[in-house]
Amino acid sequence: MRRGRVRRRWTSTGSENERPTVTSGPIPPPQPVFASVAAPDSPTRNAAAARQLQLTKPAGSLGKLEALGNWISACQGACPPNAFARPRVVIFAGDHGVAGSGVSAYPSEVTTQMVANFLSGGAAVNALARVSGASVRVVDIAVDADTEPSISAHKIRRSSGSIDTEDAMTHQEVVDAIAAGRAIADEEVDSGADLLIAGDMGIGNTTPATVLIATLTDSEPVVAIGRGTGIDDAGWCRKTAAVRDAMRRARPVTRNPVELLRVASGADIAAMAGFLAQAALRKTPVILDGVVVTAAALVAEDLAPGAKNWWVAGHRSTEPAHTLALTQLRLEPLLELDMRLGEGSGALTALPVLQAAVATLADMATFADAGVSTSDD
Ligand SMILES: Cc1cc2ncn([C@H]3O[C@H](COP(=O)(O)O)[C@@H](O)[C@H]3O)c2cc1C
Ligand SMILES: O=C(O)c1cccnc1
Repeated sequence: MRRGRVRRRWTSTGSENERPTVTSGPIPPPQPVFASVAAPDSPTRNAAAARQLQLTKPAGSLGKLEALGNWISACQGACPPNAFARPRVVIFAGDHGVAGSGVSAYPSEVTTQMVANFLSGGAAVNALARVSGASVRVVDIAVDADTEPSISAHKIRRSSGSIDTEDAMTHQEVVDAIAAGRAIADEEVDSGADLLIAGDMGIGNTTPATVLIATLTDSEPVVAIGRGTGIDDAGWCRKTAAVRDAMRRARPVTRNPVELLRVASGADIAAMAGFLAQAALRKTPVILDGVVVTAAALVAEDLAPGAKNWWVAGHRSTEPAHTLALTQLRLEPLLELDMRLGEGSGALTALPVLQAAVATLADMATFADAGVSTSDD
C-alpha cells in the first residue's frame, strides 16, 4: 500500500532513546523464509470458466459464485470440481500477556474455559461446524494453563510476552511455533483434509493482531483499533496505548516476518502463520476468518510469497484492522454479517457458499445435455 514512504508517524510519549527507529531509505521487501508458492492451476481455471458458459444459465448469472467455483477447480486441479468432503477447522489457542494491560472486556481465564467448551462441543464454532459438515480440532499453543495431552502436543509456552513492553517470545520459540503450525497443516492434509480453516481463541489476541496489521499496512493505531470483545472507551484508550507501544517495538523489524512474529505477535499467531503458509505449499485451499487469522495471513504471505492465492476471505469482521489486512491482501470477503467472534466462525459461515459454488459448477446440466437453446435464433 504505502510502503516505501518514510515518515515519523506518532508522537513519542517516552524519552528520546525510546523513539521508533526512523529508516533512512525505502523499506526493503520482506525476507521470505519458505519456498515461493506455486499458483493454483491456470489451465484448470480456464476450463472451469469455459464450462460456466456451457451451463444452463445466462452467462455470468451466478455472479461471484462463478469465479469462486473456478478458483476451487484450479486449487483442486479438477474440472468439474469435487464437493469438499473433509473440511477441517483448527483452533489455535493461546494467551497473551498484554491482556494484563486491560485491553479486553474479559479475563484471561476465559481462554482455558473456552478450550474446554470447544472440546465439549458447546461453542459457536462447534454449532457452525455441525451445520456445515466440518470437523473441529483444538490445539493449545500457548494457553496459560496445563491442558490435556490430546491438545498440548504442540504447546510452545504458557502465554506469550506482553508485547507493549517485551518480546512475545524467544527466537527458538518463534521458530518452533512456525514449525508447529506447519506440522499441524501437514497432519491435517495427510489425514485427508481438503479444505482448511484456522480459528483463534485467546483473550487479548485482537491487540497483537492489530499491531501486526497496522505495522504491515503502515497504518496509524487509531484507524486500526477495534472494540474486540466489547471494550468500553477507557479500555479502548488502554488498547490504543498498548498498540502504539507494541508498534514502536515492531516497526524496526517490519520486513523480517519471523522477527516481527517474535517481537509483536504470540506463539499461537506464529503457529497460525506457519499453518496458513504450509496449507498453500500443500496446495490445500483455506477460508480465512476474521482479524486474528488475517493478521497471521498477512505475515504468512511475507513468509511464503504467493500463499494468498490459496486463500479466500470468508467474511469481513467489524474490526477495522481486518479491512486493512484484506485490502493489502487484495481479498474480497464473501460475507459481511457484522460478525466479530473469531474461532473460525466467519469462515465456517462462508463454507456453504463454497459448496454452492462447487455444486453449480459440477452438477448443473449443460445447454447441450438439456437441449436448451443458447440464443434466440
Ligand atoms: C466467551 C468468549 C468466546 C470467544 N470466542 C472467541 N473469542 C474471541 O475474543 C477474544 C479476542 O478479543 P479481545 O482481544 O477483546 O480479548 C479472543 O479470545 C477471540 O478468540 C471469544 C471471547 C470470549 C469472551
Ligand atoms: O475478527 C475477529 O476474528 C475477532 C473479533 C473480535 C474478537 N475476536 C476475534
